[in-house]
Amino acid sequence: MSEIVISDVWKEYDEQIVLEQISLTIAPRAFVALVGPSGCGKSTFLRMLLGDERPTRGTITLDGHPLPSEPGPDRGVVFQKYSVFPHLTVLGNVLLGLELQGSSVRICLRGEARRRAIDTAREMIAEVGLAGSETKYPAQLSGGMQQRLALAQALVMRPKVLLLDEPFGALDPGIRADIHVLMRRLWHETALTVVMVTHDMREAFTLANRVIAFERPRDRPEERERYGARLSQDISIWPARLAGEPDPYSPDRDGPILSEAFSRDDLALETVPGD
Ligand SMILES: Nc1ncnc2c1ncn2[C@@H]1O[C@H](COP(=O)(O)OP(=O)(O)OP(=O)(O)O)[C@@H](O)[C@H]1O
Repeated sequence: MSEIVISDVWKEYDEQIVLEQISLTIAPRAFVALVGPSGCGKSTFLRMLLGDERPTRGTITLDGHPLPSEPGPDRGVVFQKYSVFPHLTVLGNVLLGLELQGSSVRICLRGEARRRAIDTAREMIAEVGLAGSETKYPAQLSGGMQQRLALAQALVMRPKVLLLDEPFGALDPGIRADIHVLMRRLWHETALTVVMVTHDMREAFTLANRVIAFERPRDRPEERERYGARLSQDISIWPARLAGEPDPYSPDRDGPILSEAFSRDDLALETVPGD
């Protein structure tokens, strides 16, 4: 279970209202894509789900409990950049969370506990397709590999909720398509609720099962400080895309939508007889 309930949440910075009246229930194992114009508060919203920011008004609960005011292991996060530690190897990056979690007194795990943590980290590294790169440093990896590493680092802690802030925005299209395949598999195979901020509508509709848009209803320059963004669209993907169930309408790679959405017979209807 990992239901997130957001009730009448507002976020203000000094005089500026960034978000207002946000009420939303995110079901366990949902994959929500959050879209909207630049500056409308998407990252701020994500940071509130992470516990990095507090709502000015309203409440956010996770499984019926108020969200802790600090980020915790139940919520993993991947940003577009700077999610991994440049001075640690791939294995060191994935191991770090496990070491910190398992050692409230000592800095490092030792003996059997450390061996178990290394095995867990290696499994996670293989899961995201980085087996063989354990001793490399982030600077020796491509952008796509670094984001796979960031996913492994977040997922090794077995979070209930994965928060993604434009995680694939800097990747070129081929690499992005590959990592979409990975992301979809992780969502299907892991008991995760995902909330992803993206500017890419195609990415939103390819990966998510619900697309939510924030927009400022009043956006004249003199109104911007006094009115925040609200939830303006809430679209459930049809036919329903459910975690753990095959999705016949969604290509495994981000191929042309037409080739997946219509069969050859449908397309044949479009051709002129005798052509
Ligand atoms: N810590 C902060 N202090 C003051 N203002 C902030 C802070 N964080 C964000 N803001 C303001 O909140 C507004 C929303 O910012 P946010 O980064 O959440 O938007 P966004 O929708 O994610 O934008 P983008 O799509 O460009 O990344 C902006 O006007 C920003 O300047």
